[in-house]
Amino acid sequence: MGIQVNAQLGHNNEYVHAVKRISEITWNHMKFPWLWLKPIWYLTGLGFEFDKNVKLTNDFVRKVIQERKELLSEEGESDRKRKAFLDLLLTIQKEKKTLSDEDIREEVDTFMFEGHDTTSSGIGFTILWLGFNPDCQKKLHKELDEIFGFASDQSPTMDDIKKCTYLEKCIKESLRMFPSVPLIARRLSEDVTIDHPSGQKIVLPAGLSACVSPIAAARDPRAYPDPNTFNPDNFDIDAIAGRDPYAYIPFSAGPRNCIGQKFAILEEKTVLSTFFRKYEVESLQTEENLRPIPELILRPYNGIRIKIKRRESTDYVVL
Ligand code: HEM
Repeated sequence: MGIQVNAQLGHNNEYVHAVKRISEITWNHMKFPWLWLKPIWYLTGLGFEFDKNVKLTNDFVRKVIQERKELLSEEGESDRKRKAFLDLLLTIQKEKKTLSDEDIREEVDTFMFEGHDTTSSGIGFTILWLGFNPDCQKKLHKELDEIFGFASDQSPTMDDIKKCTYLEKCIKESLRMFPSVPLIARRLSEDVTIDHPSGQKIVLPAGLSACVSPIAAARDPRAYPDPNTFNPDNFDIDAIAGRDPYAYIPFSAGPRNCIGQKFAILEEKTVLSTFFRKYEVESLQTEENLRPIPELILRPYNGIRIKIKRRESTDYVVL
């Protein structure tokens, strides 16, 4: 968005806390049907807390938009080729007069909500899976050493990121094992007929709310020979070509799929290539006692328990 929230330095805590509570309360609302009754929703206090936090986040984003607008008009028309997303929206508003301030706020909210927890869940789980799989981690270190040199500090360029092909496979495999968005919901606009394994046809009537589970699709043994084992080779070109594309839908599919998927992979590759250049991780828990919690965004029940070690120069892969 072109602004610094500095959430990890403890700034704007109120906004960060409000976003967290909105997600938690929304999840409870989805889970417990009695909360759909307005009197119960408000009597439990959740309704009031939800409204308060929505107002807080809306006011925060409105303020950011206002400040950005003022800055842009002070600076004059920026001739920067690559504008931040918010600046793009403000430019469209100014030139085409099609977007109101509230339209812009809604777009900013969507991107902020969809774009932060999803990637951090993806990054966290990739680190965890590589902790469980030292052989894959070794392969990754080798790739990074070849591209960047041992424990290099240099920022990755787009070219470097493109070369991190094994890292990309690890990220995609981690999203297959634990997709950040555990549930995709749609209301059917027309009757849908599906085949049941018994040979019967099942009609799902229009108006029904249907949930699709990316994790169930991704653990289908018809698509993956050993579906419960972490194996980045599942993303070799040949393996992808021979597979039903709907067996891998962490970014959903169809016209309302994730608009940020390329950006998300780029972001994860940037963070993880920087991290794994210098560090190695060892998992302090076993795969068996890892319990991911399907909230709005999938997260580990008990955090990600790993030991982080600075890599020794003896680990360096000499070219
Ligand atoms: C690993 C990271 C990510 C995952 C797994 C992910 C997954 C998804 C999924 C499953 C949907 C569809 C939700 C639905 O249909 O109900 C979605 C939608 C969306 N995502 Fe992502 N996302 C990620 C990162 C991002 C990022 C970084 C951005 C923005 C920079 C973003 C922006 C969006 C937007 C705007 C939508 C709504 C698209 C629409 O409704 O047309 N996502 N994402």
